[in-house]
Amino acid sequence: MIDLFNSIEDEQQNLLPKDGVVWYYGKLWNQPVADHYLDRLLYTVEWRNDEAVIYGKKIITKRKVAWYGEKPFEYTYSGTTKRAQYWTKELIELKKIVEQRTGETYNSCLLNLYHDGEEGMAWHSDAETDLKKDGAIGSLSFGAERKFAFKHKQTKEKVDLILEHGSLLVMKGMTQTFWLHRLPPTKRVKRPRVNLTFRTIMEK
Ligand SMILES: O=C(O)CCC(=O)C(=O)O
Ligand SMILES: [Fe+2]
Repeated sequence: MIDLFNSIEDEQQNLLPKDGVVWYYGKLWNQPVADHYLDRLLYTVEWRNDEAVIYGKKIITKRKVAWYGEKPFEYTYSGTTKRAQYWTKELIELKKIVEQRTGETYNSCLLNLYHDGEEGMAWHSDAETDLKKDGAIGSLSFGAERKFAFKHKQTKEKVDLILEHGSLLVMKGMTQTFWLHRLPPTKRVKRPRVNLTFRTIMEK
């Protein structure tokens, strides 16, 4: 029987075969609008180099990061603690759009600026204790198209896709428990990319 009442959710196809839910919504904006957001984000966000402690050694990443939220949340990952800045005008606007499209709410956003394809992010899952367990993560991408990959922690199954300019992806359910994800580096990409991951931080 044809389901005349199928919701947006029914039309979304889960990219993961099991143990989590990842939906790719594709581009939310046309090129001029997406270009505008990219410019505004590059210009208005307080970008700084990220610090991480790897095997007890402090390293400074080439990739730049920023962290915003509705309160000055403290967030610890990779051995360093950061405090969120209050939302900018653009981030409030984008948060509302992501909330509407994904049907979830978020109270903070981690932003990454990859200057070119040689900057990426290694395999990880976003399951720090400060984050709401199995909370949805809404991910907006602007700028250079990049490959994004998932790997199942036990079976090592892989799934990958291309994140387009002005596109939205959501990771939810058990995704962070069972799957790793990464942004592989590539020599082919010469242009910058900005990624925003909207998240829910649990208050202490
Ligand atoms: O740049 C991306 O698309 C992913 C970033 C990411 O995984 C993270 O910030 O945790
Ligand atoms: Fe992540």
